[in-house]
Amino acid sequence: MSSSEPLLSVNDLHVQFDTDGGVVRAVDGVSFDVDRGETVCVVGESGSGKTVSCEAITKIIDIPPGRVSGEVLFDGENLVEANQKRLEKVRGGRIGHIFQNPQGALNPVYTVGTQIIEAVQLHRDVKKRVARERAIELLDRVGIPEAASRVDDYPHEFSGGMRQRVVIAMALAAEPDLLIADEPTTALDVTIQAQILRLLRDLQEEFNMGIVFITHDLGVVAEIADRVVVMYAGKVMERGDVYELFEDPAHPYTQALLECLPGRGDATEAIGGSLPDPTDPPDGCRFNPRCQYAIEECRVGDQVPPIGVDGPDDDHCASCIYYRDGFDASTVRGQANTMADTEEVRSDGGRPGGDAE
Ligand SMILES: Nc1ncnc2c1ncn2[C@@H]1O[C@H](COP(=O)(O)OP(=O)(O)OP(=O)(O)O)[C@@H](O)[C@H]1O
Ligand code: NI
Repeated sequence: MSSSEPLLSVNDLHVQFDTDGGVVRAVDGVSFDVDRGETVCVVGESGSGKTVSCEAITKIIDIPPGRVSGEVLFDGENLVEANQKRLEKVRGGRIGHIFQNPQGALNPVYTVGTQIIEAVQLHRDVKKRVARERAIELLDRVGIPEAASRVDDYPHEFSGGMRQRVVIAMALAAEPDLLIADEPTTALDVTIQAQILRLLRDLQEEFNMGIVFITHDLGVVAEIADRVVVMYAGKVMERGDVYELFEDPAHPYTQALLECLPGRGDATEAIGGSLPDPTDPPDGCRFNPRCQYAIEECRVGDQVPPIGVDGPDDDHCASCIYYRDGFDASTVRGQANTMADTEEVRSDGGRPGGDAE
């Protein structure tokens, strides 16, 4: 594999669930890449398909009722086609996962040491004594004080923040090339959250890991992302470098999301309306019923595929018809300036994300 290939390349990924209420199209043609040493943040409102997209990478999805199609190239191997045995080897091996709730990741009846040792031995043929040394090293590395004695403690003997560090140590036990972190700091208080983010960044540098980081906190995105994928109703609305995306959000949905930034308000409230029914999404752009710029062309056919914002070769892409030839992108792009003005007003005491009537 040439090193210029991305570490992970997700192409036209689909995940559907057969339910009594119909077919839920949780992930509906999602594409994005992750390079080594890079952090890609996946953002979007609750229910937009962030978790399912990332679970589909190593297929930790119940099949049935789920169905996965498309392509997930990990170091050149299509994991969508991989068998169960192969996937089990990849999970917790070259691809580590950290979930929102650290409780679920740790077994309460075993010491954290036992669990990390097991994770180490699963992927490395080493004696228990060596694996135990490695477990202590890892606990120390993630910032657990007195790791040599804490290794024999049970999960409940750790605070929430310390437990999440243990989970990170476990995810790192096999020195993964890719770490998938699904809202790993949401349950933690702000100070601990900042420490964990710093820790992940340090570890990333040390191991040259690619990280997929799911969050709906744009403050976190600004802090850790190199690139951002904005999801809405199972589709990618916008993708790009974090700086460009914050400075010059191209899709009206991203613009609306960013308007919630200063107060970190609930996007669903601030934007008005709600996510479409996942069993019966609207035609055209999934966001059109809530979009102030929506025209007739936005309400028909399928979501337009990502279009380079500043020309066909631009990595900054938006799935918005206004970026098509023959449409006037300035109609939607003017919004960025208006937003800067709004934010100035807000910092003078306005109510960010307040109820719009
Ligand atoms: N096992 C399942 N069966 C049916 N529908 C499911 C299943 N798992 C997820 N879904 C649906 O898929 C859609 C996407 O869910 P997902 O958990 O990926 O959203 P999310 O963006 O991660 O949201 P949150 O921010 O709340 O974590 C939702 O409509 C959800 O109800
Ligand atoms: Ni989620």
